[in-house]
Amino acid sequence: MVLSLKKVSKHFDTAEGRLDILVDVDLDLAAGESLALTGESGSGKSTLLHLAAGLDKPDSGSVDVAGHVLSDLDDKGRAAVRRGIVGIVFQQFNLIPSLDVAANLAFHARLAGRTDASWESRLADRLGLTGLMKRYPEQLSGGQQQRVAIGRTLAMRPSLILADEPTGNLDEANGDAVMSLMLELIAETNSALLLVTHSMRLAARLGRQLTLTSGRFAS
Ligand SMILES: Nc1ncnc2c1ncn2[C@@H]1O[C@H](COP(=O)(O)OP(=O)(O)OP(=O)(O)O)[C@@H](O)[C@H]1O
Repeated sequence: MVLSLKKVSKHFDTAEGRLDILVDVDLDLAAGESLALTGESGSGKSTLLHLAAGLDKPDSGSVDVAGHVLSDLDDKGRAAVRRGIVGIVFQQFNLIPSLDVAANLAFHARLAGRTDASWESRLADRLGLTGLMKRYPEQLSGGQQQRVAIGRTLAMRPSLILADEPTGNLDEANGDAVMSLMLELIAETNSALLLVTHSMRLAARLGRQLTLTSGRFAS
C-alpha cells in the first residue's frame, strides 16, 4: 500500500470543548489508485490529509506511507518521507517568491534527487506554462500559480499525491483539463492520489469516493 491508515483517531481541544475529528479511521490506498475525500466543512478532511503528510500526529492508530510508519519517525524522518515520496498540493501554493516558474517547477524534484529536464518541460507544456517560465510567482494569476504548484508536485514523481482542492482557483474548463492531466500522469507514473474536494462532480472522476461524517467514513 502507498498509504495505509489503521484505527486512526484525532481530537482537538477547543474553547467549546473536545472535538473528536477522526474516530478509528481505516484507509488503504494502493499505487495507481485515486480516491476523492468529501465531507461537510469541518468534517476533518484537511486533518486527515495533514496526518497522511506527517504534518500532524494522530492520538492513536498508525499512518503508513509506502512502508514508513510515520509515528515511528521523528520530525526529520517524516520530513524525509515528505521530500522523497509525498507530493502535496494544498490550497496555499507556497511557491518560492525569489525563484522563477522554471526553478519553482524543478524545486521539489531537485530536493528529491529526481531532476529530469525533459519531464519538467513536458509538464510545463501540458500545464500551459511554457510561455511563463521566466516569470516570478507574483507576476502570475491565481490559476497560473495553481498550475505551477501542481506541476512542481508532479515533477518530483511522488508515490503519493495529497491534494486539497487542487483546481479550486481554475474555471471549470481549465479545472477539468488540469484534472484530466493529473489523472493521466498519475496513471503513467503509477502514483496514488488522495484528493479533498467539495465538488461531487470532481469526486466522481476519481476511482473511489469516501465521505467523512462524524469522524467516520459514511458507508
Ligand atoms: N489546530 C486545531 N485546533 C482546534 N481545532 C481544530 C484545529 N484544526 C482543525 N480544527 C477543527 O477540526 C475540525 C476539522 O477541521 P478540518 O480543517 O480538518 O475540516 P475540513 O473537513 O477540511 O473543513 P473544510 O472543508 O472547511 O476545509 C474543524 O471543526 C476545525 O475547526
